[in-house]
Amino acid sequence: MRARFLPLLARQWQHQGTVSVASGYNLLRDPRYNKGLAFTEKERETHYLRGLLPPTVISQELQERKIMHNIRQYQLPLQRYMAMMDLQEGNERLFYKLLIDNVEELLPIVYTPTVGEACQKYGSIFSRPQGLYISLKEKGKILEVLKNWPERSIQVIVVTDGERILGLGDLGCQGMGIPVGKLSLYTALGGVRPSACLPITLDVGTNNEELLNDEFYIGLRQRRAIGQEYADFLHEFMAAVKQNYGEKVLIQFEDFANHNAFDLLARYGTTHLVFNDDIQGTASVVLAGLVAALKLVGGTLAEHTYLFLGAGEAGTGIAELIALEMSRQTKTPIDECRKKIWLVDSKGLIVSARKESLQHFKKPWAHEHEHVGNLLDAVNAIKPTVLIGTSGKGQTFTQEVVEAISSFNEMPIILALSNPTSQAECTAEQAYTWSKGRAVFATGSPFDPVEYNGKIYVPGQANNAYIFPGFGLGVVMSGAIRVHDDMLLAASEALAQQVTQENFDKGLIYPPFSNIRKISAHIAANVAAKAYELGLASRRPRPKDLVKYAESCMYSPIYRNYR
Ligand SMILES: O=C([O-])CC(=O)C(=O)O
Ligand SMILES: [Mg+2]
Repeated sequence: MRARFLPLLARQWQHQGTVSVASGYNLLRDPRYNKGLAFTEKERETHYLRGLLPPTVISQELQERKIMHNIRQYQLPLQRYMAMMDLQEGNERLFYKLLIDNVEELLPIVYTPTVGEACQKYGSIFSRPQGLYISLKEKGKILEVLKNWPERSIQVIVVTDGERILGLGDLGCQGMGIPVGKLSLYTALGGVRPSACLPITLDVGTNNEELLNDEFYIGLRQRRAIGQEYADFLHEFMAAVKQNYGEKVLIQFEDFANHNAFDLLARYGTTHLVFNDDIQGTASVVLAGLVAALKLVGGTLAEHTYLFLGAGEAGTGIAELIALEMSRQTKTPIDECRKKIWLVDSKGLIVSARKESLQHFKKPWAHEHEHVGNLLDAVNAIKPTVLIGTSGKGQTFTQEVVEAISSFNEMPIILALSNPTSQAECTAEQAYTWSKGRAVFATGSPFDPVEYNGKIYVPGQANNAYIFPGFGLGVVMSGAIRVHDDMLLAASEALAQQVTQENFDKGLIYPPFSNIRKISAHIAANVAAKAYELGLASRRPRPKDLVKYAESCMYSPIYRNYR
C-alpha cells in the first residue's frame, strides 16, 4: 500500500499522527487535493488515476473558463450559489481560483445578498454538510465534537447562533451559510489557508415558527435556549475552543442577536481573541468610508453631524468608532464627541428622557433633546450631514427623508447599510434620484451603477467584507492574542488610504473589490503593526516589511504539482 500514499498527504497525516491511504479514487473525491481533468499524465500514472478520468488533460485556466461559462448559464442566483458550493466541495483550489479571479461577479453569489436566500432555503438545498454543527444535544461534549473536525491547526473560526442572519432575522441552524461564506472570503480576499478556517453554527433552537414547522428544516425543533442555559452552553464552547486550539485562534462572532452580541464580546474580550464582525468589522469599514467621503464633501469628522436609523450592533458600533476617532483627532473627551452623533430606534430619537428604559448599549447615545417620534422628524430636527441606516429594515429612507437631508446639504452622505438587498434602507436609484445626484452614497449589499440625468453614479459597497479578511490576516500573522480598538482604527485607516483619485472621481468612497487582495495585505500590515506597537503580538521577530510579509503569507489557489 505504501506506494499509494500521496506524498503531500502522507506528510500531513504523519504530522497529525494518523495514517490514512489516499488511493487515486479517494484523491479525486478529496476537495483539498482534487484537480479533476488538470491532473497531469505523470500524476495520473503515479497516483493511480488511470482510467478514473477521461483522457483529456486541461489547464486550471481552461477549467476556470468552463465553470464560469456554466455558472453564467444559470438564471437564478441561488442556482449559481449551489454550483459554487458544489465546486467548493469538489475542487477547493478551483473554487478559490474562480472566486479570486472573478471577485466582483462572484461575491454577490457566495456572499451577500445570495447567501441570505441560501440560508432561508438551506434545508431544501442542503446536500453536503459544510462546517461544524454544535447543538444543545452536544452539551457536555463540545470538546469531543471539535475533535471530530479533520483539521488541527485552525486560525480563524466564524461562529453564529443564527438568531439575526443579516436583516433576515432568526434562521436557526440554517444560518450556517453565513460562517461558510465569511470564511470563503477569509481565504479568497484575505489569503488565510482554507484548512485553517472553521465555520461553526451553534444550534440552540430557533423561535422562527415557519422553520419549526418546515419539514426540511435541518436544526433542533425547539425554541431558543436563553438565560443561564444559553450562557452555560456558550461558555462550554468558548472554553473548548481555547483548550483545543489554544489562545491564538481568532473567534469571529457573526449575526448574533443584539441581546447576546454585546455581552459575548464584553465577556470574552479579555480572555479570548474575539472579534464581532457586525459591531467592529462594520464600524471599521464605515469609518473608512466616511474618512474617504470627507475628501469629497469637506470638513473633519468632528465638523459633521451624524444620524443613525437603527441602534443595534452596527449602529452603536459605528457610532462608537466614529466618536473614538473624533476624540483622537480633536483631543476632546469621547463623551463630548458622542454628542455629535444621534440614533433613532423603533421608538424614535434616543434622548435622555428615555435613558432609564434603554438597553445598556444605547445609553451613551441618549442626549438632551425633546421627544422626536420618527426618522423624518429627526432629520429635520437634527439636520445631519451624514445619514446611516443600520436598522435591518428595507425602504425606510423614504423620498421625504432623502429630500429633507438633501435640502440642507450640498452633498449629503447617505449610507444604506442593511442587508441583504431587500432590507436596504433605499436603493441606489432612489438615493441618486431623490437627492438629484448630489448624495455621496454607499450600501451594504451590492447595487449596480445608476444613470441619472445622463451621468453614471457608482455606489460603493460599505460591507465589512472589506475589513474582516485583512483584519484577520493581520491578527493571525502577528500572533496577536487580543483584539484592541486601535487595531480596528488601524484597519480603517489602511482601507481609507486605498481609495485612489480615480475612485474619488467616480464618487466612490471605497476602492473596487477587484483589488481586494492588495487592499487586504495593507490592512493586515497596519493591523499587525498596531498589534506589535501595543505589545499584543506574539510572533517574533517582527517582520520588517509587514506588507511584503502579509503578501507572502497569503494562500494561492494555483494547483500544486504532486510528485
Ligand atoms: O454579511 C454581510 O453582508 C454584512 C454583515 O455582517 C451583516 O449584514 O450582518
Ligand atoms: Mg453579519
